[in-house]
Amino acid sequence: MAKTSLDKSKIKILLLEGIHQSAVDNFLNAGYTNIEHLPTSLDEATLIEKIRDVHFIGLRSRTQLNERVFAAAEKLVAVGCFCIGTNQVDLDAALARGIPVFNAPYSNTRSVAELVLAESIMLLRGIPEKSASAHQGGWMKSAKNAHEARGKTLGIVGYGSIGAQLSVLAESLGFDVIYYDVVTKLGMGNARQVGSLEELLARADIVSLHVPDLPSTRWMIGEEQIALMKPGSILINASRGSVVVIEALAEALEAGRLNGAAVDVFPVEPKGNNEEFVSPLRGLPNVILTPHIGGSTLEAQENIGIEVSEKLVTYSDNGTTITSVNFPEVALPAHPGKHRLLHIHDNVPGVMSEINRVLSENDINILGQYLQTNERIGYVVIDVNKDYGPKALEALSRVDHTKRVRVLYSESSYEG
Ligand SMILES: NC(=O)C1=CN([C@@H]2O[C@H](COP(=O)(O)OP(=O)(O)OC[C@H]3O[C@@H](n4cnc5c(N)ncnc54)[C@H](O)[C@@H]3O)[C@@H](O)[C@H]2O)C=CC1
Ligand SMILES: O=C(O)C(=O)COP(=O)(O)O
Repeated sequence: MAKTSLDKSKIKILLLEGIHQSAVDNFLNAGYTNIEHLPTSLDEATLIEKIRDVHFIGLRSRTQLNERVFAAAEKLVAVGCFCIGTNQVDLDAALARGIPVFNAPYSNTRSVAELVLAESIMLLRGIPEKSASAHQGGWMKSAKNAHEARGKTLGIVGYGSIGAQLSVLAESLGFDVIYYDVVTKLGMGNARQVGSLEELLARADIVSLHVPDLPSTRWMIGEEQIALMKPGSILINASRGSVVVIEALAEALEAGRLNGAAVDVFPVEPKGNNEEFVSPLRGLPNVILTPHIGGSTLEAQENIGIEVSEKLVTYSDNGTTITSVNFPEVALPAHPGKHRLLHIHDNVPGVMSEINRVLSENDINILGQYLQTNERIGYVVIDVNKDYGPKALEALSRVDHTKRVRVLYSESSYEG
């Protein structure tokens, strides 16, 4: 075995933000025992210190993995976002270092859709205000501004995994569903796509946002867009805090232009449960404010823990990158009895021939070779007939445009 190989017990895994125990169990079952499991995110300075000797990091929506953190993460092999959104990770910085990033694209979608549906009904009935009043000893028995969901129009912005699931649940309750998406999509049930955001805003009684954080979605709902919404309508945002200009929403609610709102995500969110939540929406009637818990159900978190830890284990053991959000996707068979080499490089001509030259000069025979590229990097997995030793490995690391070389042995041990 080459000197550079690392025993699984030496592979350090850092899990932040209270990732579900199912992930820890999965890592342990796969032989990875060096796990630090923390309940919160870390501030940048602490994270930079901690990440220096970490091989795999797991996080949720709060931890910011920016260029400065990646620059310190010399040993980092892969990132697991135990959530859907990956906007908290600088994907380019990861790619530049040959680090794949994984997420859980489906496991919490149902939880978000259920919450939005429940909030829709609560807001149509003015429940937040009536409940708050009753807690203070009040009695707001009235049908004023209270409506059934049946026959109301729900407008979904972003008809992806969550939007489409919400559409099905909402129709079963009697909502008419329309949606706007930049991609043409087949509607579920009787839901109909509309041609523009403006049309959706003008027609919907409830507008619910389900777009990712992208340059094109940043502040896409501001004063101008809110002005297009029907008087007395409702806005729900459980996507990202960057999608809505929160001051414009607060003004519209204060002016009575909108009848209510439910907001789960904010431009600035507290870093932990002990920090005060500050928002212009605080104290407004018929507004449901939740602390970014759209995906926070035990069911979703358990499934996410399993899903993302499996992806990290499979990448570590096998080199498979299927479903990575930034990396060329390679699905690989197991490699019993063979030595496996992973080479990540800039996608420029000539690298493959150089790799093969090094192998041939070291009398190493190739048993299987799998190459995938994207615009920026090439990822090649090579099964070879024998242990190549530090000399060949060294030569491979020196091939021009190499970002990273890893070795997986047939017994699944590893080189970082
Ligand atoms: N509140 C919470 O706890 C949670 C929030 N989320 C957020 O919800 C977002 C959506 O999740 P999924 O439905 O799973 O994502 P998805 O990627 O399946 O769907 C997003 C949809 O938005 C569309 N889209 C993109 N740009 C658009 C634009 N400018 N205008 C209209 N449509 C546009 C896409 O074409 C796609 O159909 C996530 O990216 C995440 O930020 C996700 C889970 C939990
Ligand atoms: O899945 C997502 O994108 C979410 O926003 C949920 O984030 P969380 O894991 O609850 O911090």
